[in-house]
Amino acid sequence: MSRKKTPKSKGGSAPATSALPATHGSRPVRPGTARPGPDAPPNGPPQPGRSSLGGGGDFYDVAFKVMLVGDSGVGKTCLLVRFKDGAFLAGTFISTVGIDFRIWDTAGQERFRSVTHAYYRDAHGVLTGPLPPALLLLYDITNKASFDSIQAWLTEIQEYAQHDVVLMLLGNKVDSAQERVVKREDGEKLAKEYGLPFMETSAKTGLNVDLAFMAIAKELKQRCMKAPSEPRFQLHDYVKREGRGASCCKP
Ligand SMILES: Nc1nc2c(ncn2[C@@H]2O[C@H](COP(=O)(O)OP(=O)(O)OP(=O)(O)O)[C@@H](O)[C@H]2O)c(=O)[nH]1
Ligand SMILES: [Mg+2]
Repeated sequence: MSRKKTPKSKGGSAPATSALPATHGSRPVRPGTARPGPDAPPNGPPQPGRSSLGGGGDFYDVAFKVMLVGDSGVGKTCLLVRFKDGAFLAGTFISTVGIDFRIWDTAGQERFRSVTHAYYRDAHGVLTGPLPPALLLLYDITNKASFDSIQAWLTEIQEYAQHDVVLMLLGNKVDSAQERVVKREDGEKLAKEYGLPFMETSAKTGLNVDLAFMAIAKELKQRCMKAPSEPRFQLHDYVKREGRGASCCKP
């Protein structure tokens, strides 16, 4: 992962890498930034047992890779930018082309699918060693076709991703209530059918965006660091408990 900003390229799936600060709670550092937050330790010299991401001198106990997948235009890049920068990419839609290495952003358009396949396969090996990667699978609640594609995406994920991948279904653009064509219940039903945690999100308002990344961060962290005596983190329950509805005022 490079932290240098590169010009935004054009493109459908967006991998990102997150890291958990070593000792200060479980809040994930936003992908592509890896800066210490106010309560995170300053980056110092390498410490035993810690890994450096991208050779940039930031040290973490745990780093993991997150890929955002789904049809072109569902908002993968915007979700990532919202999480990383707290901003919304309004205006002209610039589709991701190939891979943007700044944030490991890849394209979801059909013609770039082979690139995405390669990323599934290598998703756990490049940066994070044996940790399973996480996938956020998005559809756009204002675009029925993107919802109908979810089953095909799941088939692809089954084929190419690790069997123990952490997977969550997100219905994005929930701020666009007037244009909604996919009911929340339909998203919930599909998620239940496949045993996936589910939330509706908005990259525009930020609704549930941090929560989605936080939830997978918690799940991944407990998978690799949980002491046998600790209770298991319940991803489904956490998402249900913490997720906010679209009608709520606060993101
Ligand atoms: N209203 C609204 N618009 C959004 C939201 N997220 C993304 N958009 C808009 O949807 C369009 C597509 O967003 P992108 O994030 O580029 O879509 P993508 O999934 O990365 O598309 P590809 O790179 O082609 O795979 C842009 O015009 C965004 O401004 C959202 O939460 N709400
Ligand atoms: Mg994109």
